[in-house]
Amino acid sequence: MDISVVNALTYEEFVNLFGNVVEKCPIISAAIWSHRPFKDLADIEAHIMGFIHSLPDSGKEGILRCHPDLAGRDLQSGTLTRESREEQSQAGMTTLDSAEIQHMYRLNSKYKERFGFPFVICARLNNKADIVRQLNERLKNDRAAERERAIEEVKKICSLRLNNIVLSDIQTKL
Ligand SMILES: NC(=O)NC1NC(=O)NC1=O
Repeated sequence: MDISVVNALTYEEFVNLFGNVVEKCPIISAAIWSHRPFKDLADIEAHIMGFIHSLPDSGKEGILRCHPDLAGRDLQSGTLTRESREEQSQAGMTTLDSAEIQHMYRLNSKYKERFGFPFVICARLNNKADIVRQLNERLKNDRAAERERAIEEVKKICSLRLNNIVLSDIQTKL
């Protein structure tokens, strides 16, 4: 990708292209657009991470709350974003049997009850067994540690989505 192409985008085009690198949080790409010109993709990523880090705890938790549950209602009803659907599919969440869906539902509910935000993990970097194991493990954290842990996962998801855009989407969307 030529970064000059990205730097020449209007904010509408920029938000259209990068708006979902953090799930359902286009405000982040809308905010960082004003930092153009970007040096490269890593620079865009650094601005996104900087924005997230500048948020108060309530803002970070708000970002987490924009994420759909793994194997949750949005997946079952076909209302996931394209990115999330691909990620959940890669982690095996789209081929669970009904007992496994129930198990995920119970774990997700327990997690949300404890922390007040949904369990978030980079699905592309974890398989079904990893996800269940980490959900059980992370339930033992305190809220502050878990908030930071979950934001680390958001960053991984964001980084992979950014790379994906550069590799495949930029040609078709521009
Ligand atoms: N809850 C949760 O982790 N959701 C997600 N993870 C991921 O990689 N994509 C998602 O939508």
